[in-house]
Amino acid sequence: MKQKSWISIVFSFAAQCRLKIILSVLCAIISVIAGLVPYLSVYQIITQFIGGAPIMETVWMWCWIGLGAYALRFVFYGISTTLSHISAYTILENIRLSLAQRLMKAPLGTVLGESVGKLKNVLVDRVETIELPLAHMIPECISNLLLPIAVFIYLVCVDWRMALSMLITVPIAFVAYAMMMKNFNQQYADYMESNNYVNGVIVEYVEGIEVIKAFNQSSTSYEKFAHAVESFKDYTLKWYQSTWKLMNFGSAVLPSTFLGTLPVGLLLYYNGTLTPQDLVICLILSLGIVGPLMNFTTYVNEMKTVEYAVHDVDKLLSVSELPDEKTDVRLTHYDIHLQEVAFSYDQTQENNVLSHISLDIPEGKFTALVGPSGGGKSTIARLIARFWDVSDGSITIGGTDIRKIPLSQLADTVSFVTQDNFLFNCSIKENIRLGNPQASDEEVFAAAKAACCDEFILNLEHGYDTMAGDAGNRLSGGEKQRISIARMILKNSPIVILDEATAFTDQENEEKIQRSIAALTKGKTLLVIAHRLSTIKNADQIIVLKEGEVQASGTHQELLAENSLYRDMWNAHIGAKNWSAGSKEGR
Ligand SMILES: Nc1ncnc2c1ncn2[C@@H]1O[C@H](COP(=O)(O)OP(=O)(O)OP(=O)(O)O)[C@@H](O)[C@H]1O
Repeated sequence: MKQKSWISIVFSFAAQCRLKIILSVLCAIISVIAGLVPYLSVYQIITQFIGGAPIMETVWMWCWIGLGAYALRFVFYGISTTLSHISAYTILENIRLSLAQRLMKAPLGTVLGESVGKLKNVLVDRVETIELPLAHMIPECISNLLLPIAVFIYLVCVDWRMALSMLITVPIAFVAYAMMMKNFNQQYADYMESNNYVNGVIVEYVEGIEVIKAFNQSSTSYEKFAHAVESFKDYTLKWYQSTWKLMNFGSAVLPSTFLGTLPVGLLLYYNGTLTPQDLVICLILSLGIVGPLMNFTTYVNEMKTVEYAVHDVDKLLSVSELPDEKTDVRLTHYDIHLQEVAFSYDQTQENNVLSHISLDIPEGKFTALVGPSGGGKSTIARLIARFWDVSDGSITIGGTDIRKIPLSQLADTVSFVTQDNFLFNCSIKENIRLGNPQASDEEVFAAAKAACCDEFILNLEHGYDTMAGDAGNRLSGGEKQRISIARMILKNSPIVILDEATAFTDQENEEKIQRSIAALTKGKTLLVIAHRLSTIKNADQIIVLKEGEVQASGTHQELLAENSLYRDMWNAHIGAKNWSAGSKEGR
């Protein structure tokens, strides 16, 4: 598929500010024209003096016209850049909103699969790099390009030979720049790759600092860090060294318009074919375009920065969406049924992590999923919550395929608590209230009590009003899990999935939470994934999963009698529990 041009991508976000962009460009053009008027004034004043009998009123008039136009140039330039900055920020806002919306509509698994560093890099840093060049490119690029063109046209009107002589340096500089830019695209791509690599290593170094210290890997990790930074420096220096001669040559030659206009002008003057005032104005104007020409060349690099950033944004915006339904369906039952479900994370059949899974999770009953690590338990839970769609087969809730249930309705229907418990940086009370934004304070406190977190929250400095960010570092994994369970209790949805939701909780609290959960989920469809088999032995149904296939199902007693895998897992669990109790007693 042909890649969209970055300009068309940027302008697709500029719908609301098209008028501002047009006005910004118009103001830039007026500013350029106003910028030429002082040259015209100088020309008229020189003409007056060279003529021998200057009329002072005319001289003053041109002085005022020149000054007025000079002031106008800055006023219109100011309006133009203000409008272009507003437009650039509007474009940035639209890009960020579209990215956030796309992330909400993309399969959750795909979003979670991206590294936080990469997402932050695109949403914050890459988008930010677009603003400054965009805000300046719209008016300045146009005026810096238009000014030399306007000067050229003006000079053609004054004397076409002088106009051509002004351009004498352009082909020489062009050849130098063309040689320098020969491999620019590839070199810029390599530069970005090298830049991304060094960013990745830095983020990894900072994020992994705990592990680095714990495993005494500081020197090895530091070496990797230092190597990445050094190789980035080497790469940029090498690139710079390969281009600086041509770049400096081009930058020295391009603005030297005098090289053409001075000898040609003097020659024409001595030949008597150029008046002295025309000579002066041609020399002044040819100097006047030096700055804009130089500015224009710097935009080539900035345009590349924007191009790369825009394509990074576009890549994230092209992540496929989960198909969503618009109208809520009427669900009268909440039993879950998996029919011949197959799933692969990379969409290839040979890497299926689940194959031919058919199982019933009855409404109002407690079902547990157990089995060796990597067997696919969490994958099943995530598929029921529709983090991804199944590769084959179907999942139904109350007889309705979950792909036919709008994602927001599914989110209301299913409470999913995992061991990764994210707390937002608001008060603990508000973190719990996320489960049900309409809940009263009393309901929040009751949910916290049921999840056994009331006691430790009250011990925090500001109790329920403690900011989770401040408390986050002081809360243990188990405490954070209990806050998530309080959220789930408050949400009160008909289907509850707990994926190792109490894994970090100590035994005493776990038993209390289990009792609460059992009481609060009475009549709900409850699916629990747990390694501590003692927590699920009272389940109405236990499903044993191994290597993506259902091995057996039944009650605890039935499985103990009939399934050797479950029996072995149970014996190992009891052994570990006794060992742990014994070692505690022995202390
Ligand atoms: N995001 C992912 N991308 C690719 N493969 C994955 C992903 N998540 C899990 N897997 C793979 O899918 C398989 C099943 O993983 P899953 O987490 O469902 O197992 P599990 O039974 O829940 O394991 P555990 O008890 O250790 O949590 C494993 O081989 C795992 O490596």
